[in-house]
Amino acid sequence: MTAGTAGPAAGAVAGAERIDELRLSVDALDRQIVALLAQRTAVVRELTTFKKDEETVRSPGRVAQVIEKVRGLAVEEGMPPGIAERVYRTLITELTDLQMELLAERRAAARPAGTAVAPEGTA
Ligand SMILES: O=C(O)C(=O)C[C@]1(C(=O)O)C=C[C@H](O)C=C1
Repeated sequence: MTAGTAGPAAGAVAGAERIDELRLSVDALDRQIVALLAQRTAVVRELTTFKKDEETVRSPGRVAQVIEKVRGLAVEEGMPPGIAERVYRTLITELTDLQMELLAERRAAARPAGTAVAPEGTA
């Protein structure tokens, strides 16, 4: 085959080029997604400053609402809703852990000096 003639090898090159192009699109989208996740995390951090107990941090009713909402949005946007649900469940679990840490830090800072809480099982 003469150089430049389209054949199976040319198809493989075109395929590899397209993969590179599409990976650039994925990279650009990841930049936007992480920027949005950082914004969302900042909002949740602020929200946490108004929470006073573990029950409000966990808010199972709100979690159910968010999951239903993102499943619906996924369907509207043409992606499998189960993927959106699992991504959000992971995100919310991580943000709940973060909120529990922030709550514990705030409580520790509010306690008078020398009144540290005894570790579980030692009281
Ligand atoms: O809505 C809240 O209260 C949040 O803390 C935000 C958020 C979420 O990431 O959507 C996180 C943890 C749960 O408490 C519920 C929802």
